[in-house]
Amino acid sequence: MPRLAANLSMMFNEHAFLDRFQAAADAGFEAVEYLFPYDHPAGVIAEKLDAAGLKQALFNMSPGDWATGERGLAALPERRDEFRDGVRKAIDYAKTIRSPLLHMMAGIADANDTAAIAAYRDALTYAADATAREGIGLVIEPINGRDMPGYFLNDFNRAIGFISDLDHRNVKLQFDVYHRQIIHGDVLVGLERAMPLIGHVQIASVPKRNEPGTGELDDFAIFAALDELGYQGYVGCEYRPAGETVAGLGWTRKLGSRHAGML
Ligand SMILES: O=C(O)[C@@H](O)C(=O)CO
Ligand SMILES: [Mg+2]
Repeated sequence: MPRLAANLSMMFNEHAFLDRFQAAADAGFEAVEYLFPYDHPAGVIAEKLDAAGLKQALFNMSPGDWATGERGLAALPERRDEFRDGVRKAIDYAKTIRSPLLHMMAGIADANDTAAIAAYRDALTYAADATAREGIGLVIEPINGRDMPGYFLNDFNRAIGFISDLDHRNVKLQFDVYHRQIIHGDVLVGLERAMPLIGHVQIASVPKRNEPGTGELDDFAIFAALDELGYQGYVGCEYRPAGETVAGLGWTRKLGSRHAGML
């Protein structure tokens, strides 16, 4: 059965960010992920994780100025120094909160622009080497252009191409089922083919990005496929609850005994 990580950027928004850790543990989660921890000292987050008995699954490197629409710096040649500062800061946080994975966001840039492609490759190499030195894995995630217009890494095949070309054992794919379905469909075949390269999985219903089991896909067939394919990592529950978070957790009971303790 899959190991679930609550995504605290989307779930448990009934609580202030630092209170979401205990809320997730109380609801039966063993791990958490979220977009960014940088509004809080790493030590404070580590205390929240420890107090709640939670593991950290993953978080993202700095995206630049999120409030003004920036979505990562890796493909922006003129932001190379800032990108590298962000890598070092993310690694410092990851060491303190014991995150095994970091997600490198690409940024808003023309996917066919040669300068953006060169910057992205350079950033990937830099981040792969820096994280590998610390024993932290690096993942990249294709994101659909409806939710994030203009995002550089908007195609799973391109992401796999970048990973294969780099041939660095520390770089893997973040396979978000929601984005996969919107960009390409063919989720089960996509999972099977990419499995050797997959470092992290996330799930939500399509198209509303709510609880699994409430959209156009058979999300439980996807969970079963992950088991059959031998996926060992966490599945990040990166969905916006349709109502109150805990009230919407009934879907976890369909995953079997491992989640029997969940509300
Ligand atoms: O799918 C997503 O949106 C996230 O996993 C992310 O990291 C960027 O928003
Ligand atoms: Mg995602």
